[in-house]
Amino acid sequence: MSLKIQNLVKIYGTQSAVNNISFEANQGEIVGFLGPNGAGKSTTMKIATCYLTATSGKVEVCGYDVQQDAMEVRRNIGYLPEHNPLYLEMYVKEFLEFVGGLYQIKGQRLQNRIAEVIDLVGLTLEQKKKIGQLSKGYRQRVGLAQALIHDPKVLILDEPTTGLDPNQLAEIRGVIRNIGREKTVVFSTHIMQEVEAICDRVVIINHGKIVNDSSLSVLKTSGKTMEEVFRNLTNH
Ligand SMILES: Nc1ncnc2c1ncn2[C@@H]1O[C@H](COP(=O)(O)OP(=O)(O)OP(=O)(O)O)[C@@H](O)[C@H]1O
Repeated sequence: MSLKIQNLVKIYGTQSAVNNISFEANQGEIVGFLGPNGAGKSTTMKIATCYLTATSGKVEVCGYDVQQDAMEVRRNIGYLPEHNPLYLEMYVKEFLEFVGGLYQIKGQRLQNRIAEVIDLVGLTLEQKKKIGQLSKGYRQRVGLAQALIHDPKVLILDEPTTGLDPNQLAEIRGVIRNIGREKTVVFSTHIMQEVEAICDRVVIINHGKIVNDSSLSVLKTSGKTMEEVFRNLTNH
């Protein structure tokens, strides 16, 4: 099991954000993690990537516990946060060298890996620019590249396609689909077409609780559109 979440609870002060959720994701699987605004998606993703600690419950990444083996978890997981924080003054390659260095990747190995991820995410034409000069779609690609630089087994993407034009959207979806062939990908989105286009499984969370965990093919047999399924499960 690449990602295993068991009875996860997160309470911020008096605000309950995640209320006893459990789900798993396996290698070669693309899991859409859906829910209305404020449902608890980003909170769950931040706990799985060691950016936040849980109030209770357990999260394992490739068998490593996020609380006890945070270093191993970080080696095995790549994360594109919702607002994709980047150093705008840095050049694309300079930034990827910096991130690779944080993972102790050095020398020729680092240069080779940077070339690979630039190719993988479709940054070849823009690779010589400063990040601040890039359009939103290309900044998202830099975010994806930094999440992939250490070749993690599990990839967590928080709304990776928000605000992209239809061309960029299609391309980034293609990149995610390719990555999902060999890695475990969990990504959040509010775009229901995207779920139908790339997910194998759909986990829906509402008010911090899981209200659906099933394969896309099973959901489709209901004869309802993804949008109808989503609204029926979360509109209360
Ligand atoms: N740092 C924080 N302090 C207090 N409450 C928080 C904090 N971060 C999130 N919350 C609250 O926790 C709940 C879950 O938020 P979260 O960001 O996980 O939702 P989300 O499903 O990712 O939403 P969106 O789709 O809008 O990104 C919300 O009610 C939010 O206001």
